[in-house]
Amino acid sequence: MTILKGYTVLDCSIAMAGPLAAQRLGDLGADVIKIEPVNGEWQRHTAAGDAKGNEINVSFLSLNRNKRSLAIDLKSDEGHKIIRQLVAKSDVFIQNYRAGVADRLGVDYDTLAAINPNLVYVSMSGFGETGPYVKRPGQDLLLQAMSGAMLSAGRKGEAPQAAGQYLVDAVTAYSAFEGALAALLHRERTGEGQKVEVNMLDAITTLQMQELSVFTVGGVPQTRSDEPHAHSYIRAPYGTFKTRNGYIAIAMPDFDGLSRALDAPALSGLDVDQAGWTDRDQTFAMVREAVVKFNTDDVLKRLEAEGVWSGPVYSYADLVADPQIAHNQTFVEYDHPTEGRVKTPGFPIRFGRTPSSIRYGAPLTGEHTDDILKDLGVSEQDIQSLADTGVIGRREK
Ligand SMILES: CC(C)(COP(=O)(O)OP(=O)(O)OC[C@H]1O[C@@H](n2cnc3c(N)ncnc32)[C@H](O)[C@@H]1OP(=O)(O)O)[C@@H](O)C(=O)NCCC(=O)NCCSC(=O)C(=O)O
Repeated sequence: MTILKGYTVLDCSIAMAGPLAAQRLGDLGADVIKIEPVNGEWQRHTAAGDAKGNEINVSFLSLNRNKRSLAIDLKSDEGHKIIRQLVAKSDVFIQNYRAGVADRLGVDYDTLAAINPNLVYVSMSGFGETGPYVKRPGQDLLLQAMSGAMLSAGRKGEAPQAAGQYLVDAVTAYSAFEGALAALLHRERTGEGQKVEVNMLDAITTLQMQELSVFTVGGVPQTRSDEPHAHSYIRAPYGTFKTRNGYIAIAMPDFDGLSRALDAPALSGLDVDQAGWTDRDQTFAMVREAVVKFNTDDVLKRLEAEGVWSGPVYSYADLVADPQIAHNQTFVEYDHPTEGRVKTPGFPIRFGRTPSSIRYGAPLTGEHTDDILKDLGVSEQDIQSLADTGVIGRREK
């Protein structure tokens, strides 16, 4: 038994933030119906890293498992009628359209709540549904840049750089997932549905809870150092260091442990505040000079033996091969009808009684249009005529 078995989610979202939130609900067992334009959702046509699959690109594949696809033109009257029927029997609706689009398509909260007042309606935007930036596109890189996150990493004098992941999309997805679940819990208790709003700017801002509070409470501005990832609010030598054959990460300023592990007497007895804050660039230089004399494996063993918080800097290949990842079963593998054997990151929460499940992989455009319409009582003949007039897309059998 999965937690959300029996719940229906209508996922009208595009790209990453919305689809990932809906996928999480699907992983918990909900029947997620992906409502996409007749020619397929945006992400089907644009893939991270140009990662092409056979019929489904890897980006789409990784964000849309456990969903059924209904390809439908929401701008048509017939299409809209079908959506209204689906809304009447659904629990959650998710959209992350650009401002104004939900109104244009007639799937705004007021319209859908009039059909189903118990609906949990999750609306995701870039900056908020109102306010000065309402018309701007909500895009990960732009939000990483604007949120101050970029200036918390990298060296003084270097151009700001984004994280190597769609961090803002991901944290916005998790906020939407949390919001949907909390609203469902409220609905279980009271019977009330409601609108749940999430935006990318607030999601990435609140992700930086500690870092921003250093500024807003402590009054300490962001200051970049000569070392990468040397946040002004974390004591040296928190960062990455070159070894003879690679890189390692060191987290805490345990100078006696570092001194013993690195055969570096100069580090012994240093004051954590003086060396960690005041003399931070000098401290980094000392640790850098010491670490580079060792091979990665050797220095990590030495640091571990001294209890210094340290670890390897992995590539994705290293990560995927890691024994703890294998032990945790972090990735899921399954056979996909068109893509073959698929391995992607799974669902990260383990429930003692109600495990998540991967029931099927990402659908082809319109793969389940017929099934979903038949469930609504639409006849074969009407389905054919909707297809002939371009209102729906179906998978060619
Ligand atoms: C990502 C966006 C910038 C993309 O903007 P757009 O290209 O304008 O896409 P939109 O989805 O908003 O809408 C495009 C048009 O498709 C139409 N549309 C959409 N679905 C349908 C269906 N089923 N039928 C008919 N028409 C449809 C819709 O009415 C719009 O047309 P018209 O009515 O004629 O206008 C924006 O959606 C956005 O800011 N979203 C909120 C923030 C967010 O979640 N961003 C995702 C980040 S992920 C990411 O990719 C990243 O960060 O990188």
